[in-house]
Amino acid sequence: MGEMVFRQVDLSTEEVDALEARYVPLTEAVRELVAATILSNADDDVVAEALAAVREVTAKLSASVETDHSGVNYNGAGRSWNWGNAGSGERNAIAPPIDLKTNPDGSTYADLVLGAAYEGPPGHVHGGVSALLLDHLMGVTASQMSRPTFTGTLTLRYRNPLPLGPIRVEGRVAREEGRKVFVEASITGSDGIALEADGVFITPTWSPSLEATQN
Ligand SMILES: CCCCCCCCCCCC(=O)SCCNC(=O)CCNC(=O)[C@H](O)C(C)(C)COP(=O)(O)OP(=O)(O)OC[C@H]1O[C@@H](n2cnc3c(N)ncnc32)[C@H](O)[C@@H]1OP(=O)(O)O
Repeated sequence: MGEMVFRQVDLSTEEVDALEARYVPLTEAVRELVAATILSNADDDVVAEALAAVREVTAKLSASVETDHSGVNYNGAGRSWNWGNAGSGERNAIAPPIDLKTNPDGSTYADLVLGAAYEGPPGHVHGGVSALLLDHLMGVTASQMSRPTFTGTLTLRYRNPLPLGPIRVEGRVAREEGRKVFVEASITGSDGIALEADGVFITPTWSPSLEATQN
């Protein structure tokens, strides 16, 4: 198996929150840039100007890049952050803008709006994006944020097309058997229920390796 390291980083929760606050507005602006890139009808000169400006700002940001992935990090207070996560990374403009909430009974939900960057069928959400959202929300639901759970099997039923726009994703643990956690979930859009899913999430026998770093 490839190396899988959860990294303990020597940053206070306040420092982590401050870093997040610094980059989240940038992430949101990049999401708007992605949508504008898809939808723009600008002239050649405007597009050329945008290309030069984006390249310039990317070079400035890249000057301080030290690794090729952000990883899963945590601090001594148990605050964890996974800024590059493809399903939810706070600093990942490609990730859907999901803000997952947990109910007192452990069930979860997220309300979000999917725009032009998530299109598959005309005006509707790409099936792989729905699968990404469900995999992520169901994985977090299984883990209860207290144990690692990996997707073993994910079964999706695409019952109706899901229009772009506001959607709700919901999940709950149906039952557990040993290391297996069975999760059920759904996605509802403006036309009603679009997807139903069930999945088996498994706590591995090995513990993720925890690595302490100076930072
Ligand atoms: C801390 C903060 C956290 C924070 C956590 C945040 C969570 C975010 C989650 C994101 C979700 C992801 O994308 S995770 C990434 C995508 N998934 C992966 O990469 C997983 C790759 N697969 C694996 O690593 C492995 O196959 C595992 C861990 C899934 C299973 O391996 P294993 O543990 O060796 O399994 P094994 O002993 O053979 O079987 C144990 C039991 O599970 C069953 N089983 C085994 N594999 C499967 C399977 N694929 N689907 C169904 N059932 C299975 C067996 O029949 C058996 O049942 P019985 O005989 O006992 O009845």
